[in-house]
Amino acid sequence: MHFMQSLQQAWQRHDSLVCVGLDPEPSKFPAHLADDADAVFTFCAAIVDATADLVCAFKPQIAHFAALRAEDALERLIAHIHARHPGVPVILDAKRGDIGSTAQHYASEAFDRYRADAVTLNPYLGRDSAQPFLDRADKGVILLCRTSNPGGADFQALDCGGMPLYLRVAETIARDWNTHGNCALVTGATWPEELGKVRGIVGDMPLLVPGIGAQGGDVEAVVQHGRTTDGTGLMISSSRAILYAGDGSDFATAARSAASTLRDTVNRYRYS
Ligand SMILES: O=c1ccn([C@@H]2O[C@H](COP(=O)(O)O)[C@@H](O)[C@H]2O)c(=O)[nH]1
Repeated sequence: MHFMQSLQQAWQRHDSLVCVGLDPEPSKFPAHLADDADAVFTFCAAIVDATADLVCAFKPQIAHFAALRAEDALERLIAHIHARHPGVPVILDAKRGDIGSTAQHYASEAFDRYRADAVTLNPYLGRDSAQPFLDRADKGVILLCRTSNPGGADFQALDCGGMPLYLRVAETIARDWNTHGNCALVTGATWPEELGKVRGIVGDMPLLVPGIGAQGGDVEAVVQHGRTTDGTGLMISSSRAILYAGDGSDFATAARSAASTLRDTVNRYRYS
């Protein structure tokens, strides 16, 4: 199924705009996993199984696996999500961006090796760097627009012909790159007013919104500035605040509780 269809169905089926980020950090794992040689998979799969009915997507961050030489665990984790929780889309957060010939391999890595439904990209190298991803019409291409980090404005806020660069990025992608309707944008929860300006430019295009929880983003402001007229349009992503909500043998239950609370909070503002 196409990423955009899966996302829309997951929004409705699970009544949720919450995306759980999968950023394994073994130093934060519960003690009982210390002797587990496959702890990265065990931990992430338990989180997935505990939260899958509460989310619109999962977002594994590739560096968290690669730094641990755990790419194999990432492959198995995505296969596990597809097998056990069909219809819940997987966004590979890889922030790729390179010349076209190399980008072909990055697209194949994300979609053929890992079997992700969508991938994050850095648009800095321009259209040809994104083309191998855009051509995969059934896959989501989620481009950095206004990132959540403190230094995001260093370049993204620079004037670009009368508007900040991040709005120029939003405008260009919505107008020129989205020919297959498979584009989305990353807009951080830490800048809700900018997020609202992006929404004003891109219509109903989905926005991936990291920065809730550990980075202190304001859920109410995100929902008010970012929801579409039908009350969807957002993938509000939280990693650490959900993954490490508990540090005991009941970590998955604690994660479920944190995800459920976030979903309810989002829905309170979404429907008010
Ligand atoms: O602008 C961006 C783009 C991506 N991220 C990623 O999202 C998560 C956030 O983790 P939290 O623990 O919820 O803060 C992480 O994987 C980042 O690489 C982002 O934070 N901001």
